[in-house]
Amino acid sequence: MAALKGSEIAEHNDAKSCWVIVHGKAYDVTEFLPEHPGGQKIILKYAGKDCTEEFEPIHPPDTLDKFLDKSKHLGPVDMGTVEQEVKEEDPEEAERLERVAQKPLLSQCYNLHDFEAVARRTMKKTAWGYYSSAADDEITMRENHSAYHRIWFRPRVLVDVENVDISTTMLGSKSSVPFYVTATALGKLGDPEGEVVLTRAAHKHGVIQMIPTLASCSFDEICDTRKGDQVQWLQLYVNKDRKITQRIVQYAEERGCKALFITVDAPQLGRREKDMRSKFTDPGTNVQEGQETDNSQGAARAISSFIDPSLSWKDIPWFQSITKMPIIIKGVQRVEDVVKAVEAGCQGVVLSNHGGRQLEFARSGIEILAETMPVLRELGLEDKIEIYIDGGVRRATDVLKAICLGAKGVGIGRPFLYAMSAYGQPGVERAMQLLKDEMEMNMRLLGCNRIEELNPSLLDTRALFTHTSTPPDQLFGSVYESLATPAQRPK
Ligand SMILES: Cc1cc2c(cc1C)[n+](S(=O)(=O)[O-])c1c(=O)[nH]c(=O)nc-1n2C[C@H](O)[C@H](O)[C@H](O)COP(=O)(O)O
Repeated sequence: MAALKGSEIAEHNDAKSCWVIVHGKAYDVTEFLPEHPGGQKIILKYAGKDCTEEFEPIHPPDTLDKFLDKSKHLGPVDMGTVEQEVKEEDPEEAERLERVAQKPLLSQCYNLHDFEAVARRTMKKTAWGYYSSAADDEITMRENHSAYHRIWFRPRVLVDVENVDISTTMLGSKSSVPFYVTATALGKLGDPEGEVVLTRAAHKHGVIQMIPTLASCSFDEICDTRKGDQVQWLQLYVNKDRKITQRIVQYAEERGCKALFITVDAPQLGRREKDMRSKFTDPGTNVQEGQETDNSQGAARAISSFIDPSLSWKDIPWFQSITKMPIIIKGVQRVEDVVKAVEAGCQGVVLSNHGGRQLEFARSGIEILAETMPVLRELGLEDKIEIYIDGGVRRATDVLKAICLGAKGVGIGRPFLYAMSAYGQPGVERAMQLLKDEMEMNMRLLGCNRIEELNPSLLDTRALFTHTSTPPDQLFGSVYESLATPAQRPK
């Protein structure tokens, strides 16, 4: 088949006939337009053109093979005949590239916050917007971190701590550390290779990786990158079409995933305004003239319309009927639901508010953990289920506090994304090493040799439940002008 010319593609440039180019091949997406989860506008912006750059971070490479009928695959394009978009000089992008060139050496990053600082200055606006954003005023996202600062240690002394072992097991799998790489979508927004960067770093450090449903890489790419007995779990957003969900779950088990984490705190993805603000707004639209602007679709909203809001406890037996993998409910936020998970026969829960990206003013994972464990002990259920938490973990002391309170392990999201976005695989590896070094030192200073010794007596949690130090309401504070300020006083 002779390659198509750019001019032929360019003729199909509207909703009546819409062809696009992805990775040097042409596709007729006319009939697909109304089904696109991200809306029609974003595709029509590239009608008749090459959309690879926009397509790449949001869609796994096998998306078109999987979801676009073969009859719409038009074949190769002679890219020499495709008129390249003349990119006007984008001063913002030029400045960003300047900051990338001047970023600190990786060896100058001493903690996870350092990676965030570099990522914030060097990432593309849309990528930073998507990774860093959280719901509404982002109070819960900040509470996730500040809640740890309401817990103090009660270390033991005169304990022989020459030998310290920070390894553990999670869901029956060995792990070199009691933390794991949690599921975070769209890895290629941060690094052109995407989630496989996390896979390789996780292998190097013996850290378990949770593979996100909404990965930029295909599921097979991530599994194929796994080495030796490296452990991977699957994070699942349940599709309204249960046949698709069944296929995903059973294939994941076939590919060697060791556990299924069903995400339940996102029946609808939260309102993440940084993500929405940084998204594509079609320059041609003008809200003033009443034209609707399509930036209601942050990346999150655009990729999540398939998620089934009707999911409920009554679906758990069905999952148990289609897989042998342990089932963990991710996004549990009250002890009553932990007890329900035990009664439903689940092997674990993740106490999580999705990194503050969902319900604003949901409590932090660590506070829910402190509420949960005493109740499980009272009911004699503490050995019936493994408890994980995530959100706001930025230091090994956060991990140790969670383990002392009874968590089996701790999920870490943004820090590894920022390390990857700023420095690629070496960045993620350094982030993991820094955490390991902090873990070992703090275990020694706590007077403990092994993870199993960590227990609630090593903590003072009296302040944990008192929210006197709610994170500052920065947005409100930055715009609110009280009547006390002269400008506001009635004349
Ligand atoms: C930062 C981040 C988190 C996401 C995430 C994407 C990003 C960029 N995405 S999201 O697009 O739908 O929101 C997922 C996801 O795919 N599935 C999921 O279960 N949790 C998702 N989470 C939540 C994540 O699994 C952890 O709960 C959260 O990241 C923990 O907080 P920290 O980032 O502070 O570690």
